[in-house]
Amino acid sequence: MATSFVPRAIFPTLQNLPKSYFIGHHKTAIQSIRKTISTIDLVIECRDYRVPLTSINPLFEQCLEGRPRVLVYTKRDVGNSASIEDANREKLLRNAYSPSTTVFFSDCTNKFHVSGILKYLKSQIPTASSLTGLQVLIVGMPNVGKSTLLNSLRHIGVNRKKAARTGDQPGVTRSMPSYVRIAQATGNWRDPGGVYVKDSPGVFVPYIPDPDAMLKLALCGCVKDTVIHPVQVADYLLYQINKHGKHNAYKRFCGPTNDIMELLLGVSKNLGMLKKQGEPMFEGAAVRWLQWFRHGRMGRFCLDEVSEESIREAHAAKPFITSYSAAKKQSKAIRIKGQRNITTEEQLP
Ligand SMILES: Nc1nc2c(ncn2[C@@H]2O[C@H](COP(=O)(O)OP(=O)(O)OP(=O)(O)O)[C@@H](O)[C@H]2O)c(=O)[nH]1
Repeated sequence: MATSFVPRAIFPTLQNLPKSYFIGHHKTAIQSIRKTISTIDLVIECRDYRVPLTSINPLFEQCLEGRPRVLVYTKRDVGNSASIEDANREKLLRNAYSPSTTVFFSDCTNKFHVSGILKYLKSQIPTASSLTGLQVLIVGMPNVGKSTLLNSLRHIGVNRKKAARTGDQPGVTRSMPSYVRIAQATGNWRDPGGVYVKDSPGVFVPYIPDPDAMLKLALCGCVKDTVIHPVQVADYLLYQINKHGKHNAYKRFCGPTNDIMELLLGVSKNLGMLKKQGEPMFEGAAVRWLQWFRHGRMGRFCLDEVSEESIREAHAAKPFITSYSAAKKQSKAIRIKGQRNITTEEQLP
């Protein structure tokens, strides 16, 4: 008799997982953003649609404070399956910021979606602080689609080709380029200069103590594929797919399973990824399986659980940490303090 498949209820904690991907150019980028911010009229912050809460970077919360902001949840096309759940989640996220922040859920390669953002930017021209036009800065975590958005805005706004390099791995933009015009001035006295946008390198969170959050970001491509072993990330993807009941997405490789090796064996056989001795190439198969997910071919779903409570928690003031070493020092201090408290309690009569 066939038994029904039971997905894993929890994902095992991986002890060897890195707790950061905050590298040199991220630190330089945040310093440059801090220097530039006083000249900026509006900030576009990009977050990945599939991790709307995990891709919040407290560094931006701190250094953009008070600036008018547009939030763009990118890659909607690979995270939204047009379900009621999706609509409710978008409503919750929109309400969490409105009316002070304008929120868009976009596919940055879609003309219709990007036109809406462009229209909004043009409507903000009268708020520009200089006669040269509205100056906009795009920020966000690595690989969320900042440069893609800039190119699309430019293409639709002034019909010019790509101004920024894009790629499917994080870290393609390494320095702050100059402004790019995305809308011409109309000549109206209220609009003497048009709209200019500046891209910025993606900046990672300095310290992520939660392994689940690190895996989610790796899965969405915010972390370079060489930082965490692809089989570990692939296993996390399998856990998420099963959790969302989307195991039909991999039915051509194997039946419903919680065993990543069984799945990767199916993928490598299907693609003919075999070594000379006929051994499967597990690592290569894992990379391909991750790429399919990132292109929306392994089910479209959101990895974060979004509720009023989780939104509140994600925005709760956390200790501000600017570097990985500072984070390590702080967690050590908390650990020692905790141990002292236990000892004191034990000494009580
Ligand atoms: N499906 C889909 N793919 C997107 C979207 N936006 C960007 N991409 C893809 O995501 C990848 C990363 O895009 P980039 O624009 O290079 O990302 P970035 O944020 O500038 O990356 P960094 O250089 O790390 O700062 C590219 O392969 C894009 O084609 C989107 O809305 N939908």
